[in-house]
Amino acid sequence: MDALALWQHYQDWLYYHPELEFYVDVSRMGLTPAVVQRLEPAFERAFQQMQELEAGAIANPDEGRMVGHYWLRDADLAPTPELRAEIRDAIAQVKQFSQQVHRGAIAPPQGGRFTDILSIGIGGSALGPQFVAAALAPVNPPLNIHFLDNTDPAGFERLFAELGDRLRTTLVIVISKSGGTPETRNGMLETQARFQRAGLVFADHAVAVTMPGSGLAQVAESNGWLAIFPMFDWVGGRTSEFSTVGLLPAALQGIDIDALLAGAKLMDQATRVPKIRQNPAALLALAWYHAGNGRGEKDMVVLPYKDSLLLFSRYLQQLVMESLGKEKDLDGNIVHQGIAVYGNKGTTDQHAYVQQLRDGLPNFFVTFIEVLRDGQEPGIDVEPGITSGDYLSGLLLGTRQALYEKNRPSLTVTIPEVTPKTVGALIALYERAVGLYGFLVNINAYHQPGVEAGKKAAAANLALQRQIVKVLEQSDAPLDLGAIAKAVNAPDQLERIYLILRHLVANDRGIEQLGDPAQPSQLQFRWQR
Ligand SMILES: O=P(O)(O)OC[C@H]1O[C@](O)(CO)[C@@H](O)[C@@H]1O
Repeated sequence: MDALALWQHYQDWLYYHPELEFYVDVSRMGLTPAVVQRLEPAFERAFQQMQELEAGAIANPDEGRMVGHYWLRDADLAPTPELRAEIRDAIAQVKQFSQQVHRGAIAPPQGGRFTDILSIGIGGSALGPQFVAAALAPVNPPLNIHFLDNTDPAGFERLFAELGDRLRTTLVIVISKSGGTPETRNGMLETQARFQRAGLVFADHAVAVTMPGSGLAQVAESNGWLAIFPMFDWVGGRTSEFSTVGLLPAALQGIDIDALLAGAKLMDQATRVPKIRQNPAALLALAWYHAGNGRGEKDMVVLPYKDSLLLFSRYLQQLVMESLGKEKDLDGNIVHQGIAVYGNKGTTDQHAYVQQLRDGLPNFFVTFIEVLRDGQEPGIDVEPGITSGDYLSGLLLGTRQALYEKNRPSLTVTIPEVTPKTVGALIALYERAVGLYGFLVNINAYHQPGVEAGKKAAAANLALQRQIVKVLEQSDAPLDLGAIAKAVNAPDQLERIYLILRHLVANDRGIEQLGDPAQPSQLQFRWQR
């Protein structure tokens, strides 16, 4: 296409939302009216299914659950008066609690005000709050947020060293929908232990965000924590940013949660329009489908050209991959669906892997996230008539063009500024696009059966570890791997046993290793008495 034809094509495909000043440009995705026509029946079904989902259908059949994240930003849409009240009450509780913390009415028992938040959670109970904090927290927030989203002892040590004395004025939010995620439980126990060591009462600093009745809710209740915020059965972890999971940390940091919700609500209205070319989420789903032949054959590389949006790609990784990465479709056929997502930020990534994007494997499409407003201050000229912001914009346009010249598809989402409203809209846009795509390829986008396999295997390894330690404790002589394997009734599990032992040895857990580490099968292990 020559430049003028391309300009016309750009305008033909451009989506613009006037109130949000939000653009979606899919003109570089190789779409044609014929593609739209071919997929129209599938989209009609998807729009219908989405309508049913929003009306309260059991859209997550395996788990027998409704999928209600759209109600969180427009409670009027929830199917029953009880649900509507629950949503409004939860938002009111978040606001009231945050205001009390800001005023000092809820304060650390030793005096002063809470200065820091320690948010403990993983996956959907961390990624949204992390993204929103990085994107929107003011430079001097009323409370500084920190995250524990792993069970890594070195990570715990580092964070508590950073907090130092401020542990006294730290408010701990333990976030877990299920209330039973081991990594989060570990983070909570490690934190509790640090409080104890510092002579502080953990319960006076702790709040829980979880489903009523969960294990975490019981711990919080029985120990008299400061507060418990409800998480709902009908909100999935990866779509929980607008529930108490995301709203509580945001409100505590002074982020305008009403604006966040309003942006999402406006985007929801726009993405309910049952016409592909007038619906920005449908346009995204269409572009993804077309790029990857409806089979995820192309990866989604997400490049926000704005430092504060760095975590958007990580946030989308869970939203897209946990939702769409499925072995079976809704009819039980093996389909191995999914779209791989990665990316950090532009222009930085241009000095890292964009080389491969332009010249290497053509197995991706790029999503540029463009922010029109450069910053709050007028920029200086870094060259005559050119600011740093002009560079950022120029590099985005240049990369888009360079990719197009090499037949590498890209789409561009443009927002005017990074504000609570536009971030709310961005999240809502992708939630809907993922939902529509899920319907297009006929999968359940709201469960995550694959995650369970790793969890089960981990639990089995920990049980095996206990057995290994017992065997060594009871043996006077050093044992080789074969003898240990026999004693724990796992004669063929030599590799697993070896790997478990290697970790224990490295951590001074009372086990000594004898022999040459380069020859694992010759090693012997003994309990250090
Ligand atoms: O909020 P929870 O229940 O602790 O779950 C955390 C995360 O774990 C997962 O279930 C995956 O194991 C995610 O879907 C979820 O966001």
